[in-house]
Amino acid sequence: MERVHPSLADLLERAHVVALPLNTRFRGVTEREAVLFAGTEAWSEFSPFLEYAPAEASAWLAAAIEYGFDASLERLDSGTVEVNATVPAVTADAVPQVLARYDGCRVAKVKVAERGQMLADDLARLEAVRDALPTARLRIDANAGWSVPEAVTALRAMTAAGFEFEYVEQPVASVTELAEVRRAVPGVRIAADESVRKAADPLAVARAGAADHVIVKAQPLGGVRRAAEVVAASGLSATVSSALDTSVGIVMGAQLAARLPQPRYAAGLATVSLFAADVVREPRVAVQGQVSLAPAVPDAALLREFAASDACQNWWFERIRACFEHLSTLGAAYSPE
Ligand SMILES: O=C(O)CCC(=O)c1ccccc1C(=O)O
Ligand SMILES: [Mg+2]
Repeated sequence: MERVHPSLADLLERAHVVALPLNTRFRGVTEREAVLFAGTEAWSEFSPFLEYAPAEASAWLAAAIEYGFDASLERLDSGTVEVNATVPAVTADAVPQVLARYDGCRVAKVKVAERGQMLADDLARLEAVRDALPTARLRIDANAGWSVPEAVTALRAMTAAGFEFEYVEQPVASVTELAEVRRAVPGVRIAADESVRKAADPLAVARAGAADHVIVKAQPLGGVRRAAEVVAASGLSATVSSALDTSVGIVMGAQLAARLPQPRYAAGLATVSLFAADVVREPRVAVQGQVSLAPAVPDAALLREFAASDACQNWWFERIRACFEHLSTLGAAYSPE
């Protein structure tokens, strides 16, 4: 089939660059920049983190092109998917107010191993989550913040404190280290996130038997189809997550989640609750623990209100250009079958 490609000029003409305030510091930032494309098929989002070079960010552009412009991609326009509450590495006393923003979530993912914090901070945060949601299932995400010995010590301490996790997301950085942690703490399921979405080969971690579970995100994996293919080829159970997306990116993720086989793991798609503003009138936050699959259509007044500065827009337009160039050099690699 023909490659589904808007021209670069078309993309830039349809692009809206926004800078949205967060209500909780996340990944070290308090403002999130994103590009929304008014695609021919759907609104789509391009929001790679600022530090990513074109080689990495271009997969995120491929995802935005697929979702916005590919008429052969199936999109459900109703229904919901279950989501998890995401608890950033806040102090324990702030946990109740963070959790209060997630309506009806029965699964909580808690960030741990934040730089500058201690194991005691993680344990206190977990206790606070358990106090607030005694029946919730728990996961933790270390974002590769531990060494192997630190991970083993922390996981043993958490187990001793009575915590059981659905899985532990990216406790350490490399595939080899994940395998070591997995061997050292049998009974604790290990999930790969960065080892899937930032790896040259997203399946290497599964092939190495270094994880029990994979985290997949539509943008970094080059789109909904490709991310679903990664899950199928991994042979592992999977959770769909996001990257602090606006409601537009969240719906793209929800479409991926809805494609995965049952039983499904609650998706990391409730993070719009961490935003103080969004591009749609009814932000896709969790409602009774679910997020809607209905198309997310930005509001023109909100796009204007939160439009990024001219300098910031120019920076993103240059970035789109660089990523578009990069995709062109890859040829058909990102085009649909
Ligand atoms: O999975 C979730 O609950 C929310 C998304 C999330 O944690 C995240 C958001 C931005 C960047 C990285 C991550 C991550 O999963 O590591
Ligand atoms: Mg993660």
